[in-house]
Amino acid sequence: MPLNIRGVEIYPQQLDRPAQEALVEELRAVQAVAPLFSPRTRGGQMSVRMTSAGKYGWYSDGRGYRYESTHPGGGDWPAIPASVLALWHELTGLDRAPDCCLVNYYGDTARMGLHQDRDEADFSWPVMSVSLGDDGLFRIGNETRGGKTESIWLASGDVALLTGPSRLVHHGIDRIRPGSSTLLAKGGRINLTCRVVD
Ligand SMILES: O=C(O)CCC(=O)C(=O)O
Ligand SMILES: [Fe+2]
Repeated sequence: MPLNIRGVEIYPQQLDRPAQEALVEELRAVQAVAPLFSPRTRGGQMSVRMTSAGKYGWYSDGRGYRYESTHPGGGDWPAIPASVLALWHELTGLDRAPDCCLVNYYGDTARMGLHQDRDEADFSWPVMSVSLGDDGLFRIGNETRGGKTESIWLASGDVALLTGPSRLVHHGIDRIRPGSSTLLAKGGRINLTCRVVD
């Protein structure tokens, strides 16, 4: 049974250490094809670096947020790792695969402000988020801006599902806890976010 925090389903330690290590290897292959980049937003440079796998990649620049079918350096996005697809089908119970697996990399001082995931066409599909590496302080708010929030430390191997009424809740990462995990040789935190886009 997952934890339920403001409708977000949290599966603590869904991936054991060997599964996390195998996934990090798969992500190394993704980054070799599609290197991390630092997106710009209207508010400035993001502190999180990112890339994507799948049919689309999430992208942002001075023109706003959107999905793109190619990497900013040119070329298709690599395929979503098989283990991530298997986890998606297992936890969501869906036959439909996600169109995008966003790969977020948080260095020691990176954060992500409160936001909704709403660049997709149909919000009835869930969003699946996988944490790897250092702990991240995940803040969960409401569908509307403002109001009460609750925070939970997400550890390496934890998976969160934004599903049903929690699909559009505001959420963000206030900070990570540098040095809290030995999974990533260079430290930091990786978060994978899988979404159906079309
Ligand atoms: O890093 C996280 O756990 C959340 C990432 C996120 O919310 C996003 O990429 O939209
Ligand atoms: Fe998000």
